[in-house]
Amino acid sequence: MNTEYNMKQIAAERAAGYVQSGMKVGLGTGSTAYYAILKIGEMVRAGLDIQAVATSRASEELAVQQGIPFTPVRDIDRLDLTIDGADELDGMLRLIKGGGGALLREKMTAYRSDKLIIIADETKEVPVLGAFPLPVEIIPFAYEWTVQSLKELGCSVQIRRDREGAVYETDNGNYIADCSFGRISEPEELAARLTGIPGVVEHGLFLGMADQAIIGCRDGSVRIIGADSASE
Ligand SMILES: O=C(CO)[C@H](O)[C@H](O)COP(=O)(O)O
Repeated sequence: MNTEYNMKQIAAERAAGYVQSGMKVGLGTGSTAYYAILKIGEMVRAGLDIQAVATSRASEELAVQQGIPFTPVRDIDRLDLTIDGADELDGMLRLIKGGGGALLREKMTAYRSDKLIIIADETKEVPVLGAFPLPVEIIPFAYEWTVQSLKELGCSVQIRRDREGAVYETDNGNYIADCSFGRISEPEELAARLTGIPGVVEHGLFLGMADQAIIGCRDGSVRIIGADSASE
């Protein structure tokens, strides 16, 4: 049995337990959010009554397949809860997201949510952010200039490519610049500098957004960081 698979599923299913009838729910993207969508789908089929929006086309397709009632974003003002994964998180619930390329829709969804629960396996927890290259969504026009501006912040940059080697395009028609900083000791300062670069649409630093993280551990337990902190 694949241990990592279990860690993700354990965290995701625990988070799905926070979803209640009447809620408006944001569905995250990635291999951990996948398990949350499956579980929520099972709950819907058993009578749970929710409205959902998704953070990517892939998650929307999965949610529809699972029978989760889908609502156009224009018809929803605020969400009660979003459940999403992360590529890295530190003890202050600061995150790197965007490994799946959905960071813009994920951040917009998180921003309009009363509560953001992050689900992850314990390998994602780090003392200092930055070992995972920071995804930055940039517009295609003159992207070489934007890449140069990013390099001037002290990182190396790779424009993300798909499996066929073509430049990867996000659901929004933009590119992803994966920025390797090694260590991000001042994420707030870096976030401000990234936001200041014309051509940057959004970056994958999620600071002050997550309310809680549910971490699936190798031994089958979950650890909760943030509100309702408890280990079991
Ligand atoms: O930010 C994301 C997608 O843009 C994902 O939440 C992040 O990449 C984690 O994915 P996974 O659960 O597959 O490890």
